[in-house]
Amino acid sequence: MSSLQAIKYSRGKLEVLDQLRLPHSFHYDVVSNRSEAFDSIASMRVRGAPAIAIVASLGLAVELHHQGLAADSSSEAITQIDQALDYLKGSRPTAVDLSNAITQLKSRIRESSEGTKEDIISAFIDEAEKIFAQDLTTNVAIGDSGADWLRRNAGATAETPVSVLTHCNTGSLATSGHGTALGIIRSLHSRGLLKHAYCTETRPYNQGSRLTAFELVFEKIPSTLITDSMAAALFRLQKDKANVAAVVVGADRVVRNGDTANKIGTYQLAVLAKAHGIKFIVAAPTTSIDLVTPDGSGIAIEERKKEELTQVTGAIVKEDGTIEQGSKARVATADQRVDVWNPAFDVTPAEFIDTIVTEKGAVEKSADNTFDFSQIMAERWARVVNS
Ligand SMILES: CSC[C@H]1O[C@H](OP(=O)(O)O)[C@H](O)[C@@H]1O
Repeated sequence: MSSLQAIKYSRGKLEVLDQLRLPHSFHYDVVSNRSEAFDSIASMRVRGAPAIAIVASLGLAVELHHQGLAADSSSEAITQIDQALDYLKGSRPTAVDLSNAITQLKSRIRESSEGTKEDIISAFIDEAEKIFAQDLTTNVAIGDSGADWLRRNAGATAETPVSVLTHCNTGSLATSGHGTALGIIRSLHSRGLLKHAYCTETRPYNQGSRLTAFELVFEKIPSTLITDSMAAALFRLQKDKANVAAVVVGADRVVRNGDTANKIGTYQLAVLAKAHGIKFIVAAPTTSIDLVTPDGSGIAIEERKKEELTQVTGAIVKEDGTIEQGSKARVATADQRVDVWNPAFDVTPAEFIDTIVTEKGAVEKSADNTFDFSQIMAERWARVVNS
């Protein structure tokens, strides 16, 4: 089953699919250095917590492959790479995969600190490529664990396939492939356990209508697009027809107690799911888990510019069927004086989450209604929490 590819990489060459043009046209940007990687991420031409970390890591790897470093010593080389990574960290603040990848890359190059400058560059490139390769394996494992959890806890069987709802885009366009929450939907579908997938349009960037719907249709997965405001009606008025068994979402940052930052609109879906007795599942690789931050109150929420809400970037489909890319339809007061609040994420408290599915399995809630990652992340837990 071929999924859409957000990222194409071979040593020395990185191409990143411009997701602002989807689903109307396919254009890959060539990303050759840290500033082009930063701009691709900050502009949201590439987005999705894992994809952000991968593009930042590989963008710097390509720069180092071609340009090397103007350092006169290994320690200076490490300092210059640290500075480049700290610059890339500022591209988007909420998703933790990027800072976890930066920690991993900084640690790896220090293992080569006794070597030459070239040894340090080679170690960096190898580690960046490992981050890219590992992500696909991780997502397939999340898909399998999530499908297993739904079989055990939501009655998903070949005879009684389940309907699920997902929010935003967590598929191949947010990762190196297969996806996280959408990876669970792919795994359900491939096992014959999926009746129907509902996806929300996910205003204001429309990751759902432009990206998730595109991935689902591309792979002929039975699906229906709804607006964000239709979720409650779907759960209540369509109970006999849709009978949604679970809401399955991704994560930008899961903190130590399980509180989860994800696309704006996720929290209200969690409240609605609870009110309707529907399971609420977070799909997140351990690279999206932040053990340093104790609970959701410590998560910085990115706020984006007002035009991303007052204007809709799309394409005009002409009478003859040709498409004119890049139109901006204004959907708010013409004079733009209206105040806009445009947080890109919100935080869902652990109490509203039934399970957090990682590549190491589905983590269940403790008696105190929080999550405990000390078993599946023992090494990092000891280093971060017990230090
Ligand atoms: C596996 S992607 C995780 C997460 O990232 C998305 O945010 P954005 O599109 O702004 O990068 C969304 O919150 C997904 O759930």
